[in-house]
Amino acid sequence: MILELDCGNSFIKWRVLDSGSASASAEGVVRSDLALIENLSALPRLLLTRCRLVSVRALEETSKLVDALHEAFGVTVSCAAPAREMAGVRNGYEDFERLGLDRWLAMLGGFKLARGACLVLDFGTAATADFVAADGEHLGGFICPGMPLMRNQLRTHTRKIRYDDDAAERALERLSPGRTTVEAVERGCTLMLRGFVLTQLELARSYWGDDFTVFLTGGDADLVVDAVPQAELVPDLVFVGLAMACPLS
Ligand SMILES: Nc1ncnc2c1ncn2[C@@H]1O[C@H](COP(=O)(O)OP(=O)(O)OP(=O)(O)O)[C@@H](O)[C@H]1O
Ligand SMILES: CC(C)(CO)[C@@H](O)C(=O)NCCC(=O)O
Ligand SMILES: [K+]
Repeated sequence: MILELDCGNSFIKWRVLDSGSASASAEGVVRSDLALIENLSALPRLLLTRCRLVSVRALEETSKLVDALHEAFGVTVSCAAPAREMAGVRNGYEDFERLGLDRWLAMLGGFKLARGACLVLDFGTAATADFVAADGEHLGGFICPGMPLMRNQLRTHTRKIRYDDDAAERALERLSPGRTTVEAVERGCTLMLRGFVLTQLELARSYWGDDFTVFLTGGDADLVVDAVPQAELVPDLVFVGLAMACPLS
């Protein structure tokens, strides 16, 4: 069994693949290393042979997790590393090592699935857009605050914006102008994300006409999916790229 991990800034997404199979036999989202080890330990008949991981966290933090996994399950962990070029995609950053590895892997996955130009949009702690041309050239991208950051900035920097998660979820059943604080904030931030998406689509069209594929991924992709009917929602896009960057021979 193979353990795959996507360590973002707020959450660790994990899944276990049976060796030789591409589908997950178990998966989850956790906030901490400890919760990850606990959730995995609770799985019946877990026999990990290998582990591959992508992290946008600090090196020391990632090493700690790698050590903890080795300690708990005796498993060797291979970590996705930056590259100038891979699977036909050329990293467009001036300093290729500075490009977030989650973005890089999502692009690798997107380019493979699209077999052509693609726009990759990821909605996590940050919202990101990346442009990959038909010849594999990464043109660069954009980074904005994602839903959790927008919402929390408002909560932190105002005195009268306070509400709980249940109210937030209910507020998003519609997107008409809010008549309560929670509706006004949740719908406003959702519209910011949608505006971001529409701007990226315009830019992609100016480069490639209609000849490109749009991918949506990340925990908050659901918030914008209605705004882009032509997009493909691929929640595991980073994992698609992870398998390409860390093949387990
Ligand atoms: N099961 C879940 N557990 C936690 N968050 C979830 C879940 N499903 C959707 N989400 C949403 O996903 C968002 C987090 O996105 P995601 O997990 O893609 O990225 P992240 O780890 O926070 O950040 P990064 O962009 O660094 O990867 C949260 O805003 C949350 O609303
Ligand atoms: C932008 C995030 C936070 C998105 O998860 C991540 O890809 C990251 O930390 N990137 C490093 C900075 C950059 O990509 O330019
Ligand atoms: K992410």
